[in-house]
Amino acid sequence: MKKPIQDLYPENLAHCYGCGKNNTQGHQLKTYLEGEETISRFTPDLKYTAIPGSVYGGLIASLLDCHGTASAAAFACVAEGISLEQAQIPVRCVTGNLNVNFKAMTPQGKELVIMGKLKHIEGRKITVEMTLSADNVVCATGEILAIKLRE
Ligand SMILES: CCCCC/C=C\C/C=C\C/C=C\C/C=C\CCCC(=O)SCCNC(=O)CCNC(=O)[C@H](O)C(C)(C)COP(=O)(O)OP(=O)(O)OC[C@H]1O[C@@H](n2cnc3c(N)ncnc32)[C@H](O)[C@@H]1OP(=O)(O)O
Repeated sequence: MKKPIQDLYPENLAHCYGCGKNNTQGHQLKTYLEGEETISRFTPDLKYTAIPGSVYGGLIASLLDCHGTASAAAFACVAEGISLEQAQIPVRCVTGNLNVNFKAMTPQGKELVIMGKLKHIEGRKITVEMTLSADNVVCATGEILAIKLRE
C-alpha cells in the first residue's frame, strides 16, 4: 500500500505538530500523491471551533501548511527522479511563505479534503497551489512557497 508522504520523512525530522508521525499530540496529517495532485483528508475535532458550527481558521491554515510542505517534498522528488516507494526520502521542506484565502465558512463535522498542485519549482523553491473543501465546496484556497532544506 502507498505510504503517506509524511511517513517518508527521516525519523529526526518527523515531529511537526501538524504532520509529524512522531508527535503523538499533533494532528498527524497524512498526504498522498495521486497522479499529478496531492490529497489529504482530515475531520476536525469540535474544539477547533470559530463561530459555533464552523472550523477555526488557524487550523485551516495549519492543514494547508502541512499539506503544502508534504506536497512540495513529493513534487521535488518526482522532479528529481527520486522514488516515493521507499522507506525514506532525502527531501524535507519548510514553509517560507503561506497565503490563505478563506472563501466560505468551513463546516464542522465534515471530512475536509485538501488538494495540491505544483505551480512551479525554481532551485530549492517550490510553489504549490491548494484547495480545502467540504462536501465538494471550496472553503479555502492557499498557496505555499516551500523551501527544500539543504542536505
Ligand atoms: C522549522 C525549522 C526551520 C529551520 C530549518 C533548519 C533545520 C531543519 C530541521 C527540521 C525541519 C523539519 C521539520 C519542519 C517541521 C514542519 C514543517 C511544516 C511547515 C512548518 O511549520 S515550517 C516552520 C516555519 N518556517 C520556518 O521556520 C522557516 C524559517 N526560515 C529558514 O529557516 C530559512 O530561511 C530557510 C531554511 C527557509 C532557507 O534558508 P537557507 O539558508 O537554506 O536558504 P536561502 O536563505 O539561501 O533561501 C533559499 C532560496 O529561498 C528563498 N527564500 C527563503 N525564505 C524565503 C521566504 N520566506 N520568502 C521568499 N523566499 C524565500 C531565498 O530568497 C532563496 O532564493 P534564491 O535561491 O532565488 O536566492
